[in-house]
Amino acid sequence: MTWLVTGGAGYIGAHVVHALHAAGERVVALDDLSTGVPERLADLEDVPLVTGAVQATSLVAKVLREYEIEGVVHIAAKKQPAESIEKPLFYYRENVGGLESLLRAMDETGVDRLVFSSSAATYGNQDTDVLTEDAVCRPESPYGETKLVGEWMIADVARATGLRYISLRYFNAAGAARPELADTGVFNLIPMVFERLTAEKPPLIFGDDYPTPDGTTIRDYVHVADIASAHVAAVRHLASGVEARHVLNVGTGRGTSTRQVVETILEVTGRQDLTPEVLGRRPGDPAISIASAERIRQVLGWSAAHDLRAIVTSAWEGWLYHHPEARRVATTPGG
Ligand SMILES: O=c1ccn([C@@H]2O[C@H](COP(=O)(O)OP(=O)(O)O[C@H]3O[C@H](CO)[C@H](O)[C@H](O)[C@H]3O)[C@@H](O)[C@H]2O)c(=O)[nH]1
Repeated sequence: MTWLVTGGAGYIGAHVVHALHAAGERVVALDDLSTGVPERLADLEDVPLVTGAVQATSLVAKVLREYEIEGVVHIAAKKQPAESIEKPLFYYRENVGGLESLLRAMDETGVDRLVFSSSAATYGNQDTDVLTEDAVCRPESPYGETKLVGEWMIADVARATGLRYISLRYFNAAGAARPELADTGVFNLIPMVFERLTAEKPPLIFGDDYPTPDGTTIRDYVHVADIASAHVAAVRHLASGVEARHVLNVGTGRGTSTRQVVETILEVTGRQDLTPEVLGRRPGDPAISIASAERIRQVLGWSAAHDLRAIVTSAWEGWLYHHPEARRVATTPGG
């Protein structure tokens, strides 16, 4: 089977393309290169990279036909909650409009298998700490809303057409399988702390008065290499021909506090001389967000293999690759 990976030149997309390729799958990547970087796929000579947007329905249909694609892994999307509050229509156009276009192209060409990148942002603030897929979702941002609408759109299409799908709700993706594949955006805790260290400033912690053991927020950090292996498992499951209509969390089932992440970063970079600066809470941040990892274990037999230290070490190697000037601030370059 040949799989199309949309957003294949992005941070998560490129990890998925490499993992599928290493697992022996035939892969075609599609990316509009708005944030994707073609070099991430440069060493994969037998993986064509088509430059184009998922909104271009006829282009996508042509790619599906020409490469005899039998399944799609749809990762192309905008993913910054804060930006989505400023630009809701942009997020609806990119994430909801993009998916609608892709589903139309798939319907036209008879492609009936889909893995969809959803997010823990669909949950929003919940009363429980460990989130199961049956929770009633209350997204806090247009970004989370577009991911939830995407899940609904896919479920509706599946009811009408028999589409087989697995929607994967990623928790906090971080780390890199190889430095070249690292996230180049600075929108999440780990790269934001690296940016502070590079500027010779102490890390910031947004709030230490949450109802948690150390007062800081708790998240479920999952190594992007594990997220990629979850896609390999999802693709194999869909390829086996079984009926599949699943929404699955992709997380470790373990929570780590912001303070613990910051301390691990200071250890890995050898900067334990620095004291994090505590600011007020960032609006909209839930206190605790931890995946229940039960359902994905049962359905796909998948569980995460990497711990927080592996995440932070690999993320730091990626940061140094993209920001060589940061070497001067670390006492243990490379961790
Ligand atoms: O310099 C910083 C940066 C972040 N934080 C805190 O660290 C925690 C994690 O923040 P991130 O921005 O890394 O991640 P979020 O949990 O806020 O959101 C991420 O995970 C969500 C799913 O859980 C969504 O997928 C979302 O798109 C993605 O950015 C938050 O409490 C945040 O306030 C700090 O204390 N200091």
